[in-house]
Amino acid sequence: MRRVTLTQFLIEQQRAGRITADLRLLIEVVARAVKAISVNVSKGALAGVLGEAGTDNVQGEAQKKLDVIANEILLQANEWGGHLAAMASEEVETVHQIPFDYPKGGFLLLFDPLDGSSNIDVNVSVGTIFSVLRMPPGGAPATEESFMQPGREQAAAGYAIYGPSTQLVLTVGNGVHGFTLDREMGSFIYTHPFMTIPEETREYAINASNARFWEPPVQRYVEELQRGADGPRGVDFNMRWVASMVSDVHRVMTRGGIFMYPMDEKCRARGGKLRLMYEANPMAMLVEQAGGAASTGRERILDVLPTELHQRVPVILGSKAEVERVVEYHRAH
Ligand SMILES: O=P(O)(O)OC[C@H]1O[C@](O)(COP(=O)(O)O)[C@@H](O)[C@@H]1O
Ligand SMILES: [Mg+2]
Ligand SMILES: [Mg+2]
Repeated sequence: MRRVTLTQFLIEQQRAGRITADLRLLIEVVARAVKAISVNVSKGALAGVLGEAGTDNVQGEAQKKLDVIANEILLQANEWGGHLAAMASEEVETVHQIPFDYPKGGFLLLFDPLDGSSNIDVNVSVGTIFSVLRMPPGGAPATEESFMQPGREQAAAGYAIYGPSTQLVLTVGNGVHGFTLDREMGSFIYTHPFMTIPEETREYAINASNARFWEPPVQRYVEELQRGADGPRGVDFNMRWVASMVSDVHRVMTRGGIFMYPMDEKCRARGGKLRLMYEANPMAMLVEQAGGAASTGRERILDVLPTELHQRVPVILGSKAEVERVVEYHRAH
């Protein structure tokens, strides 16, 4: 069987006119950084990378050593490529400028370097999420304002999952494509063409310990799922919660389901739990490209106009019919 590498896949996308050479190189560099993060994650305690870094990030969250390592790998890998105007990261307070002596380019890269940090020390899958925007013309040098674009403007989005195998899942606006890292060869191999989210699902993912803080539409929806065959849905549902967004979304991407981190009384003051620009937006683009839907409960995630880099939003995404039902419950409330 002919093995197609990520490089070949991207060259074909470029030939088909879907991406520019610059965007191809940008994605290649992100993929190279992901390989380096994968090596660090997989060494675990052998490399002394587990545990706390002893610092807090801009959002007041304790940083794990791997949060810091993954962030450094992504920043350093992408600084010198010449395709970026600036970067933004969960772990960096403001815009990360490209050093003055490096060439600049027309894209903005945003990332959650290590998603699901609470799972690192217990050896459960974590991931990296990234989003690519275009630098507004004439706006150089990049400021926070340059990043304030709705998610529908993303040129590309993807995530890497560091699980039993490392996978890269990518969209450039022409479906969702998955690649598996061949560790011996050091290449990503095209293993999952045109990933699609099944419309029907019997699986949901939500942190149920927040149930008493949820808004009534979410309480209603989850209660109906829990009543299963005896309730209005007439079928039993199953629940899964890894607590790594990447892993939970990857499951939805692979076999369907609905993932929710909705608005609740605990996170209301912050606007939600998950970050719009480097968690919700890239995942929403991927989910829509895979035939699913992604909403805050009140509006399409990709239409939210950001006002700050580390803005948070409620997230409800996955199988279309289920997301539409939750949105309908919000509307009806
Ligand atoms: O601890 P909780 O409430 O279950 O939250 C889990 C959620 O928080 C996150 O871990 C936040 O991401 P980070 O680890 O990048 O901060 C998501 O991946 C996950 O869906
Ligand atoms: Mg995260
Ligand atoms: Mg993170």
